[in-house]
Amino acid sequence: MTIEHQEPQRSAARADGETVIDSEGDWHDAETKQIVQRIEVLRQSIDNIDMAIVALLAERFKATTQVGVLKAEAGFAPADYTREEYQIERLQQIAQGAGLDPQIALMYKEFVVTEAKKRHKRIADSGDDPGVLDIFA
Ligand SMILES: C=C(O[C@@H]1C=C(C(=O)O)C=C[C@H]1O)C(=O)O
Repeated sequence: MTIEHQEPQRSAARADGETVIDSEGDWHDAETKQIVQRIEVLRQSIDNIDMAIVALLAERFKATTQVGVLKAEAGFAPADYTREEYQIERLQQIAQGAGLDPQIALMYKEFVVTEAKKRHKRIADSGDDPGVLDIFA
C-alpha cells in the first residue's frame, strides 16, 4: 500500500531553505491555513517566554556584577570552579526533571558563567563599581 503524500502549500518557501510563515501569506488550502494559525499561537507563547528569559537574564547579570564588585574588593579571582561544579550538577538535575536535554542546561550555564566572569575581570581591571543597574559593565 502506498500512502499518498501531498506536499503542503509552499508558496512562501525560499531557495535558501527558509519559509516565512505569517497570516499575510498566500496559503491556499484550509489545512495549511490551520497549521499557520497554530504556529502563530505557539509563537505568541515563544515571544512571552523570550521576554521573561531576557528579564531574568538582566536580573542574573545585575547579581553577578555585584558579586564581581565584591570579589574585586576582596581581591578574589573571577572564577570559582567549585561553585560551577555544583551549578552543573544542579542544572543537569533540574533539566532532567523538567524534560529538557541536559546539554541545553550545560550550554546555558557555560554561556552565562563565561560572560559573568568576563565582566568580573573587567571590573577588577578597571577598579570601578559599575553600579547595580549597569548590566553592560
Ligand atoms: C558569580 C560568581 O562568579 C563566577 C560566575 C558564576 C555564575 O555566573 O554563576 C559562578 C561562579 C564563578 O565562576 C560566583 O562566584 O558566585
